[in-house]
Amino acid sequence: MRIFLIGMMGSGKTTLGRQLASRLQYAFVDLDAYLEEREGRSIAQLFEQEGQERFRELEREALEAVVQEYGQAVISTGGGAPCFFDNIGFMNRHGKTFFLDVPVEEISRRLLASDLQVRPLLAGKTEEEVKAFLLNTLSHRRQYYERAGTTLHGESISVKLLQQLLNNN
Ligand SMILES: Nc1ncnc2c1ncn2[C@@H]1O[C@H](COP(=O)(O)OP(=O)(O)O)[C@@H](O)[C@H]1O
Ligand SMILES: O=C(O)C1=C[C@@H](OP(=O)(O)O)[C@@H](O)[C@H](O)C1
Ligand SMILES: [Mg+2]
Repeated sequence: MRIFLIGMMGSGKTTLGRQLASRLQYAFVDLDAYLEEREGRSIAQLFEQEGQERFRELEREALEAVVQEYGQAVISTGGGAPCFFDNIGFMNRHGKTFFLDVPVEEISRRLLASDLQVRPLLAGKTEEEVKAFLLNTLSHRRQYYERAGTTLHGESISVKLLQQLLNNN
């Protein structure tokens, strides 16, 4: 089985995905890390050198490659991945999807405490700009995220809850 975690930057996809994979003894794939390895460049470099439009094409290709390569895995996607090329439909067809719906206030706190440079969409923004960007982006992306098979709400989504929901679905 493939399990896809989707949601905004900072919702904890990478962190929770790694924990869930370890519990289930599944392979763990972080789509950003997979793409970086495939292209031999960082996410920041790909944005800078290729632009966002090309980045989204490379991201889609990486998603298809992951599905080809792994029949059983926890796959943490990048925040924008479900919102381009019907990637959410593709993920729903190839596995179970979970939307980590963490409030924007919590996501902002986490991201502002982290290195903004590794997330090119946030790089160089002030605190107020980061908050406004996240609110604005989520209002557009929610329609895609809500197509996930299961949505988890909360400030702190535990791996235990994720595992329980997985067993019930
Ligand atoms: N449950 C949590 N509680 C507090 N901080 C968290 C939690 N999950 C992740 N973080 C922190 O938030 C930031 C983003 O987490 P990450 O897993 O990279 O999210 P995503 O992959 O969704 O962007 C990291 O600095 C991480 O340490
Ligand atoms: O929301 C986005 O568009 C992005 C999210 C990032 O992944 P995380 O959600 O893991 O931070 C990464 O793919 C890139 O910086 C773009
Ligand atoms: Mg991530």
